[in-house]
Amino acid sequence: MDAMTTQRASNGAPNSHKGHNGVHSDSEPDSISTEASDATLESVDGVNGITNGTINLKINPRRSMKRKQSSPMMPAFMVSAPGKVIVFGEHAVVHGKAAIAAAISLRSYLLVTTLSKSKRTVTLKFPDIDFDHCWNIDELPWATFQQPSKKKYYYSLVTELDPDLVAAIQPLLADVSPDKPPNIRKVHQNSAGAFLYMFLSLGSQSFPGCQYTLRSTIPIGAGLGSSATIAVCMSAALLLQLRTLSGPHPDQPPEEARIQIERINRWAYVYEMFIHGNPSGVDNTVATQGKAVVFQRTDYGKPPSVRPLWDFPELPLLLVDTKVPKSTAHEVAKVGKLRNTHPKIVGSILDAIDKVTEASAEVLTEAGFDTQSEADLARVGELMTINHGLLVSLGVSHPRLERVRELVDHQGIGWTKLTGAGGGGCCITLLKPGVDRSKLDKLEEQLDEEHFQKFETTLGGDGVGVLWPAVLKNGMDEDEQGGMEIDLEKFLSAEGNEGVERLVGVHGGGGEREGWKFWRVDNN
Ligand SMILES: Nc1ncnc2c1ncn2[C@@H]1O[C@H](COP(=O)(O)OP(=O)(O)O)[C@@H](O)[C@H]1O
Ligand SMILES: C[C@@](O)(CCOP(=O)(O)O)CC(=O)O
Repeated sequence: MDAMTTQRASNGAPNSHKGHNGVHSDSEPDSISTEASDATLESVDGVNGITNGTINLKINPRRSMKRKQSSPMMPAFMVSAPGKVIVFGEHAVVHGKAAIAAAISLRSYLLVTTLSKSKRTVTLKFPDIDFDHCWNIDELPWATFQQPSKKKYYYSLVTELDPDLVAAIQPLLADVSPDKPPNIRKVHQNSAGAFLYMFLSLGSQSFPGCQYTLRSTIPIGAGLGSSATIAVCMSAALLLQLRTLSGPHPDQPPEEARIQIERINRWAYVYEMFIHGNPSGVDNTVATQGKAVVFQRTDYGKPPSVRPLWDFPELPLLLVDTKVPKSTAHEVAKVGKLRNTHPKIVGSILDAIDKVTEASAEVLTEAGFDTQSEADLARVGELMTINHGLLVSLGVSHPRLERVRELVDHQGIGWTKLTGAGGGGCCITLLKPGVDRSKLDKLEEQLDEEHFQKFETTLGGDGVGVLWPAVLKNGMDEDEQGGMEIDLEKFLSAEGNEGVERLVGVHGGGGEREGWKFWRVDNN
C-alpha cells in the first residue's frame, strides 16, 4: 500500500537495551578513531589534535602518525539526521507533559569541507532556503565567548541562551541577506545566529576555515522537525571536527554511544533555542537518537527524560502536508498566551493531552498489540482523534488540516490528527486495516486535486549518522577506485529530493547504504 507509512521492522527484544549493532561496514574509519571523549575542550585545539597545555587525549599513535603523513587536513565528511513525527503530545510537551515521537526516513544532509590553512573563513551554504554567507574567523567575537564566566565546553549542559553572547553576535547578523525581503532575511539571520552561537561556544580562534553545505529532503516548516535536523547535523559536525566524539563505530559499547548521542543532543538543543525560543527538545532528541521515544522535560534546567520505544509497532500511517507554511515559534507562543489568559482551562487541556499520551504509550507497548487488528488500531486511533480535538481547542489547527480530516472521515478509512506545531504543516492518518484500495485511491485523488502533498516514509529509522570521508559506493565504476567522492558541486547540483537521496542518501539503494555509520544505543 504505497500511501502508507510503515515502521522499519524492529529487531529488538521487548523493552530491551540489548541486541544487534546494526548494519555497518567492518572497518573503523581512521579519521574518527581518535578517542577524545576523555579530553577537556581546553586541551583540544582545532581539528588536528594540536594541544595547548595539559592534554588528556587518548590518541592511537599508529593512526595519528598515519593521518599526519597522508592528510594534514580533515577530509570532507557528511552528517545526516532524520525528521520526525510527533504521534502524541505536541504543545503539551512544551509545558512539561510527555510526548511520543518517531523518526521518519526523510533526512537532512550536511557536507563539511575543510579549507586549506591560509583560508580563514567559515561559510554557510543553505541552498534550500537560498542562504549563503561567509565570515572571517579572525573577526568573530572570540574574546567575549572565551571569558571564564561565559566559556562553555563540549560537555556543558546549556539550557538557556546567554543574552550577552546573543548580543555579541548581533553585529555579525547585520550584513546577512540585506537585499532579501524581511521575512526571509529573518530566517537567514536566525540560521546564522544559531550557527555562530554554537560555533563560538564550542570552537576557538584556531578553528580551521571550513564550509558547511546543507540539503534536506524534509519539507521546511511542515511540522516534521526540519530545523531540529539541521541543529543535530551542525552539532555533530562541530563535535566531530573538535574530535570530541570517538564514534560511531561498530564495536562501540552502547553506553559510550549513549554519552556521545547525549552530547550531540545537548548542543543541538542550543541551536533549536536560537531558532524557536522555547523548544521542548523533543524534535532534536528524536533527530539525534532516531527510533521512537517517550519524551518529557519537567525541569528545563535538567536533561529531559527519554524512554526509547524499541518495539514501536509498524503503524499504517498516511502523512499529508497541507503546504500551508507555519511558524513553530508563533504556534507555541499562541498556546503560551492562551495558557496565561485561561490558566485553569488550558492547564486541564494540557493534563488531558498528557493522559492521552500516557494511555497510548501503554497501548502501543502492549505485548500482544496487533497492527492487523482493527480493535487494537481503533484504540490508538480514538486516542489520536481525542488528541487532535484537544489541539483544536488550543487553537493550533487550520482549515486545511480540518479538510484532510474531513476527506478521510468521509471515506471512513482512518483516524487523523495534526502533527507538530499545527497552524498548517502536516497531519497523520492511522489507516484501518484492510481498507478498500478504491477508497484509498479516491482519497489520494482528492488530496492531489486540492494540492495536498502525500509523503511516503517509514517510521522508527536511524538517528544521526556520519559518512567519513564523504565517499560512497554506488555499484558503479568508481567503486573500483574506492568509491565516489561527494564533492560540493555534485552535492549542490543533485536534483530535488530524489537526486539528493540517490547521491548521498542513507537509504540510497533502498536499504541502509554502505559507508554511513550510526551511533547504536540499543544494542539490538
Ligand atoms: N533545508 C533547510 N535549509 C536551511 N534551513 C532550514 C531547512 N529546513 C529548515 N530550516 C530551518 O528551520 C526553520 C523551520 O523550522 P520549524 O519552523 O521548526 O519547522 P519544522 O516544523 O519543519 O521544524 C527554517 O526557518 C530554517 O531556519
Ligand atoms: C509544538 C512542538 O511541541 C512541536 C513542534 O514541532 P515542529 O517544529 O512543528 O516540527 C514544540 C516543541 O516541542 O518544541
